[in-house]
Amino acid sequence: MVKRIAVVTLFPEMLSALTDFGVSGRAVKQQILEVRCWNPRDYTADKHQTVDDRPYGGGPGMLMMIQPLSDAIAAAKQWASEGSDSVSAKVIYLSPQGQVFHQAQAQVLADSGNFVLIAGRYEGIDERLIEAQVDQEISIGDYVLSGGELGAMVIMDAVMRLLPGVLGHVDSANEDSFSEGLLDCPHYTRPEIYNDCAVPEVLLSGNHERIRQWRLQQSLVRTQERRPDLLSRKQLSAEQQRLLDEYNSKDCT
Ligand SMILES: NC(=O)c1ccc(NC2CCCC2)nc1
Repeated sequence: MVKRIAVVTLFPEMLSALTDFGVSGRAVKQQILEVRCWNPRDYTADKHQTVDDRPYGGGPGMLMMIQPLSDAIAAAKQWASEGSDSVSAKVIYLSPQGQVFHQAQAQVLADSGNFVLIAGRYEGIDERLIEAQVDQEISIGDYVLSGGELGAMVIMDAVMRLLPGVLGHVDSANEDSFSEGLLDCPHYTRPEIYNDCAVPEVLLSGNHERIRQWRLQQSLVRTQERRPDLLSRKQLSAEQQRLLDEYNSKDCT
C-alpha cells in the first residue's frame, strides 16, 4: 500500500530535494511513497494571485491569506484520504509552537495512515485555520525558519526510511540506535590504518557476537557522555546495564 504524503506549500519545487535524490527518491520511484504538492497560489481568485494578507492588530510582516490556504488544505486532505477506506488523513502544521519531533513520532507516522503537511510562510497562518483544519502542530526544533518546507522534508525523510522496503537490509531501521533511544556507535571503513589510527580490532575479528556487544557498549557510553538526558529517560536492559557498568568500572588511567 503506497504511503501518500501531501504537502501544502507555496514552493513545491523545494520538494524535489526529497523526491529526486537518494533513498527517498528511490522510495518515490518504487511507488512505496507518493508525494504530491498543493500550492495555495493555485486556489487564488484574484488577478494578482494574492496568497498573503495583513495581520489584524498590526505588527511586522504578513500572514498567509486564509481562503487559498484553506482550499489547498481541503484538496490535499481529500487526495491523502482516498483509498484509505474513508480514514481521513491527519493534517500536520509545521511551527515552532508544535511538539518537538523525535524518532518515536516518526515511527508513529510511518505506522499510521496518510497525512498532510502544511508548510507556512511569512509570519504564519490564522489561528482559526489551525483550530478548524489542523490536527497536530509539530516543530523540528527550537529555532525559527523562513518556511515550514524544510521541517516538512525532515519529517518525510525520517518517516519514509521506516517504511517497509525502503532501506536495503530490513534490520537497518530497527537497528538504528535512535530507535533504541541511544546515540549511534562509531563506524569504520577502509583503509585499516588511516591518519595513523587503526580500526578497533574487535571489528576485524569476525566474531559477530563480540562486535554486537562492542557496538552496543559504544552506543551506551556515547549516550552517557554526550546525551545523559536520553539515558536518564531509557530503561536499560540487563545486558545494556552490564555493558555500561563494565565500561564505567574500568580504571580510567
Ligand atoms: N522549528 C520548526 O519546526 C519551524 C517550523 C516552521 C517555521 N517557520 C514557518 C512557520 C510559519 C511561517 C514560517 N519555523 C520553524
